[in-house]
Amino acid sequence: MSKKMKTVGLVGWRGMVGSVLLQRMCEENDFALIEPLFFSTSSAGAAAPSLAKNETKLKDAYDLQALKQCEIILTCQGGAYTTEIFPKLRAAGWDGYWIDAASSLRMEEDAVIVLDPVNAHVIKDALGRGVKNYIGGNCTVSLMLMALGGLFSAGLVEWVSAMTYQAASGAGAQNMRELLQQMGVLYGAAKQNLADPTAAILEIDRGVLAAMNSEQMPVTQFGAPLAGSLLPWIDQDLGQGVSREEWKGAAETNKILGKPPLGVPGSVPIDGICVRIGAMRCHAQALTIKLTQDVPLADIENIVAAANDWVQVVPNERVASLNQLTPAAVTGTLSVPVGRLRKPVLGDQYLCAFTVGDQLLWGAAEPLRRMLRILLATA
Ligand SMILES: NC(=O)C1=CN([C@@H]2O[C@H](COP(=O)(O)OP(=O)(O)OC[C@H]3O[C@@H](n4cnc5c(N)ncnc54)[C@H](OP(=O)(O)O)[C@@H]3O)[C@@H](O)[C@H]2O)C=CC1
Ligand SMILES: N[C@@H](CC(=O)OP(=O)(O)O)C(=O)O
Repeated sequence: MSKKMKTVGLVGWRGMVGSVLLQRMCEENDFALIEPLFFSTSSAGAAAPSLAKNETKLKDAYDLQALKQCEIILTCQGGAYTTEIFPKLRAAGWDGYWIDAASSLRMEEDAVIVLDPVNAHVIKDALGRGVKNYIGGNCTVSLMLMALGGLFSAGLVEWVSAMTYQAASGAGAQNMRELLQQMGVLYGAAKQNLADPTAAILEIDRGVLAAMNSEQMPVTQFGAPLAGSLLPWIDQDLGQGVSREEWKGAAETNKILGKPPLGVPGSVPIDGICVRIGAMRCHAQALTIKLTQDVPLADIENIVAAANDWVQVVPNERVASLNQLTPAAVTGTLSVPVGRLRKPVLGDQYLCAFTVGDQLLWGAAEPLRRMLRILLATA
């Protein structure tokens, strides 16, 4: 007898992360395995997307009774929604599986941060213990672990310094639009002089800088110019000079790996400066790693490359780096290239690396989609 399909509530499917999720679910034929219920915070009663099966109208994402019909809820709606609805739903007796992109529940004791190519053992153990909350990790952390998971699982990482270059998409769809508008303003300021090959470059530069700092420059989303510049602070100020994005590095990495929290023996210290740059949707990071022992570079490359199906070691050469290790090359793909691998002058027990990844795929949607598949296969 065939198994009844699980009812899966999809919330936040219309947003940027949700759209990437739906695209991936279609590519992997996930809808053939579920009975989807589409929810909305704004348009309950309107037509659901064509992927809907029996229920073709959008359900109200604030309707606890409707949500309680789902055995699994997968939300990309954001932290405010999770904070409001999740406790009410649990208090109302809902016992289903909650899969979430937002950070709100990540550090809760009864929640697991999911990144199964790296922590399948942690997920399996949690399922065995009856854990019901499975939360996607921070994009930068997930991408770092997809890239260097091999070194962590081989016990080769003593500490990591992670200096990030984070794309506009991490701040949201409106921010991607604003970045492009800012680029347009800068181009507009230079356009006339650019058409004249004899125009003085410092004249062009003066015009661009004046536009960048003028009222013409749209900064509502970012609060400052990003195009032609960068923003060395991401997320809230936690005090003592640390941003929340930087705090997540050690907090989430250790939790994902099933290690104790920072400061407790057995944890791995990770820290760095998180910076927003003018890329659209690929995060990059420059890593300095203190190894637990001196391992030859060729062995390191093999360990890194063997960790999962998506990591790719890029030869530490100029042409390969420029062709394969950039947001332009990686955007829209699941591949996570790691390059610039070399031993720095600090000593042979240190390693430099540079990695790039699409922050909407492995950084957000893909770990959630795969967690859904794990639940469908096991729960
Ligand atoms: N952006 C990122 O890189 C990452 C985000 N996350 C998490 O995912 C959450 C969602 O992020 P993101 O997808 O960027 O958020 P979006 O702002 O793109 O979408 C969130 C919701 O806004 C509503 N919405 C209102 N107007 C529109 C519109 N014009 N187009 C589409 N949706 C609209 C939709 O809800 P409705 O259909 O109910 O109206 C949608 O589900 C974040 O809050 C964060 O917690 C996690 C990792 C990375
Ligand atoms: N904060 C990340 C994106 C994000 O949504 O992170 P988190 O899921 O940890 O809130 C960025 O700005 O690039």
